[in-house]
Amino acid sequence: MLKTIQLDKHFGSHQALKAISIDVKPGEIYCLLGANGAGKTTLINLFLNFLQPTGGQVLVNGRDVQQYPLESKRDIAYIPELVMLYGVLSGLENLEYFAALATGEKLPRDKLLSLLQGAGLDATAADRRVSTYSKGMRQKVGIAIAMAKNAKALLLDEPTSGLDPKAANEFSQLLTKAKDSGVAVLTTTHDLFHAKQTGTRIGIMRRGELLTELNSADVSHSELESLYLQYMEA
Ligand SMILES: Nc1ncnc2c1ncn2[C@@H]1O[C@H](COP(=O)(O)OP(=O)(O)OP(=O)(O)O)[C@@H](O)[C@H]1O
Repeated sequence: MLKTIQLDKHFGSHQALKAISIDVKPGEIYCLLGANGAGKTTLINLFLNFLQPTGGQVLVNGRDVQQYPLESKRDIAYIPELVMLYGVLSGLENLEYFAALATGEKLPRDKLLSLLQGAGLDATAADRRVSTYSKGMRQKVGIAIAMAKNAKALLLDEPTSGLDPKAANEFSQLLTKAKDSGVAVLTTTHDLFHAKQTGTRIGIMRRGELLTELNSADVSHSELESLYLQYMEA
């Protein structure tokens, strides 16, 4: 569903990605780990068609994102570290607006409420202005927008950064729910615990290279931590 083939990205003389090949299937959560500057955000931005590859290919649902930008955009939802919403509107109004923008459909209030509830926001919170929301609540609206869009794939850049442990755990549960409904999830993170807990597969990157891929069920938290540190030190 989210696939790259021998993907290279140069910024001038700097090679940010070196021959990256990954394949995130429906019903998988793929967590990308790596130090600052490893190339994680660059990879996400290539899927979003915000950047063009220097070499290789980026495919969403089997289609090259450069050749099929609209189809690719329709298939994916993106949740950045801080979900951008209109502060003067309520969570429900934001969802109504962004869902209509994505689908061309105006959803009724009960459907909007049920999407927000599914993302963990109750009706009282849904009717409050977003300017009063915490970061975790904004992300829940982001998930509700993705669900309204019926996205086949979800891309996330450091979604749990700055969330308290309870909010991070709630967010992980939402990702698991999305995965269980067949969505392909690709997320970057610096949080090894989150990667092990939530990810089905983990990729470790360093300086533009994908050094290894692991099934998270095959490693313990402490094994993942020592493996990660070994790769960073090598
Ligand atoms: N638009 C750009 N122009 C020039 N260099 C860039 C650009 N975007 C990223 N880079 C460089 O490419 C490399 C990879 O950056 P990227 O943001 O993808 O890393 P990252 O793994 O997401 O890091 P972090 O964990 O800090 O978010 C870095 O060396 C960065 O400075």
